[in-house]
Amino acid sequence: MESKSESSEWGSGVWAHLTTVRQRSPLVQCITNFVSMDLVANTLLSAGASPAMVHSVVEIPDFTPHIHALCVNVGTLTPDWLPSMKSAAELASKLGKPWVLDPAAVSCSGFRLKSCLELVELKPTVIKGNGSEIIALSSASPGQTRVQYMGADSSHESTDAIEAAKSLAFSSGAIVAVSGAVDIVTDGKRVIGVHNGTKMMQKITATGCSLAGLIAAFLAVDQLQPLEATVSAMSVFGIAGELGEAMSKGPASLRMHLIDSLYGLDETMVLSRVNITRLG
Ligand SMILES: Nc1ncnc2c1ncn2[C@@H]1O[C@H](COP(=O)(O)OP(=O)(O)OP(=O)(O)O)[C@@H](O)[C@H]1O
Ligand SMILES: Cc1ncsc1CCO
Ligand SMILES: [Mg+2]
Repeated sequence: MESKSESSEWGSGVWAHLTTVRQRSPLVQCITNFVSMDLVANTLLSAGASPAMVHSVVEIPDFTPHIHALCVNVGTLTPDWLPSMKSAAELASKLGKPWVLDPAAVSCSGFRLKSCLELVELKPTVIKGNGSEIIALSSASPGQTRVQYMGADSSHESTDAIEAAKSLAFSSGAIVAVSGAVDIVTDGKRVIGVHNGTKMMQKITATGCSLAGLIAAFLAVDQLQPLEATVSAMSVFGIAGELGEAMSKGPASLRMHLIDSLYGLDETMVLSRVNITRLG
């Protein structure tokens, strides 16, 4: 259950992160899937960040040194795209810029799983997946029992992925974020639950991808506290979904109202709705 004092302790940090994103408008490079490009870019814009969908391998040496954060999402991966992702991730890590890996539909092929494991080697700041993605990626490490599932939607509850998330955080050094009914964030030791969001958000494709982009923007403004920045991004996105749903007739209008709500969030809305607890 939510503890009011716990949530109010987090609330001011969540609001401070959003305010800083709006003030600094971090430049976020997104190498994301074809399905999600529009929603990721619009989510970042309505949060106050500046998205750039720059994915050609020839542009990365010129462009990536200027970004504030990177988001890599393998949702429509092909062999042509992998070198761009690796090159941008490698450069971001080398230059100390935060980056997020979204292992979308990671276990739909051996190629995708191997690619994600190679990307994890390039030291993402945050790995954000749904429950099934985190369980599959975590279980692919040597010595573990491989768990497979098909498709981009989760067949697991996010809370079923807590141990997998902790283990992946421990082995990779990344913060691991699991989206779902309760968003989970862990550094391998602490486990935080973000209880914002609505079920209908699952019925809009690429909400998880957009969340990964938003996490990158929040990391850009608080590099020293990646766990806290990730928790804040997840709470803000969930609150925008809650406010959006109240004005919606279904998923299509929720998509529109979610973006409007994110754009219009004020301090009172954030502080009254933040619902964050420590789970472990
Ligand atoms: N059952 C639920 N109850 C409340 N909020 C939810 C629920 N499911 C999803 N959400 C919200 O939607 C956000 C996106 O989560 P989801 O797990 O659907 O992403 P995803 O599977 O990666 O999506 P996609 O692959 O389509 O981008 C979560 O962070 C949360 O705010
Ligand atoms: C539907 C879909 N297929 C590959 S990526 C994607 C977007 C949600 O992950
Ligand atoms: Mg996803």
